[in-house]
Amino acid sequence: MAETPYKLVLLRHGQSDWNEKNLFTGWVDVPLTAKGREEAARGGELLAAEGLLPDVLHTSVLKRAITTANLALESADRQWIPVKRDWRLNERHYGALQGKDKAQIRDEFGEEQFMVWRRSYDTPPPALDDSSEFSQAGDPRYAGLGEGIPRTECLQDVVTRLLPYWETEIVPDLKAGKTVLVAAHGNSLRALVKHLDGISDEDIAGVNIPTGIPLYYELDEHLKPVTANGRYLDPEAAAAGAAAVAAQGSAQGPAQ
Ligand SMILES: O=C(O)[C@@H](CO)OP(=O)(O)O
Repeated sequence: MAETPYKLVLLRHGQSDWNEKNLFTGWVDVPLTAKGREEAARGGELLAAEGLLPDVLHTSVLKRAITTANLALESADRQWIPVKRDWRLNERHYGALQGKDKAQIRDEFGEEQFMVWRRSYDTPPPALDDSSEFSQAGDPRYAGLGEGIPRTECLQDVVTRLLPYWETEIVPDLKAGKTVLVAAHGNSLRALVKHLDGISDEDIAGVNIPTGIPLYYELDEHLKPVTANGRYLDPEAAAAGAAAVAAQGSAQGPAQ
């Protein structure tokens, strides 16, 4: 077993097409915007400047996380490291909200319902019908899930599917002394941060993860953060980015 602290870097993908358009995205496999690609490359520069060079990469199976990781590793000159991809790192499945405009949903259903669907711990949006153009039923990358493929998820569902992956795939890499990069999504990373920092079901509603800025955790032998909430490698940009995510769908909210 390697010496502690274990080194874990979490990276939310850079701005995607649908972040820019302010649409609920979930499992829809949208690409990065030009800004998102720049954010990703800069994320890698921040890692290199800090001397935090990943030894292994874990990503979701969605291209916005995969491309972000590729661009970040290119700027950190670490393109050669081994990679594991798994659907359990995917964004939360947003059910029938996938493809819908956030501001329109807020106007149609009201602020309270909008926030319940967006940030409550245990209330999923209505399920997405398999016939929808935004459904993933029938997508070959999820063939192994069979009928178990999600049609909607709340954050609790994400915690439930993510933690076994954390325990069996990520923790062994950390314990082997590897610097681990996890490139994933706003809500799958909120699920992981909730677990690491022991954040309550209520308080996690107020946690938002900005795009493209590495969040660095040092973990002790019990896999508890040495510093609560970790450390963003660019704290100012992270605070602004998190505020922009929080404001999405509000009257003043900039798309980000
Ligand atoms: O649409 C989504 O999939 C997520 C992340 O972009 O949105 P939200 O921050 O509203 O959970």
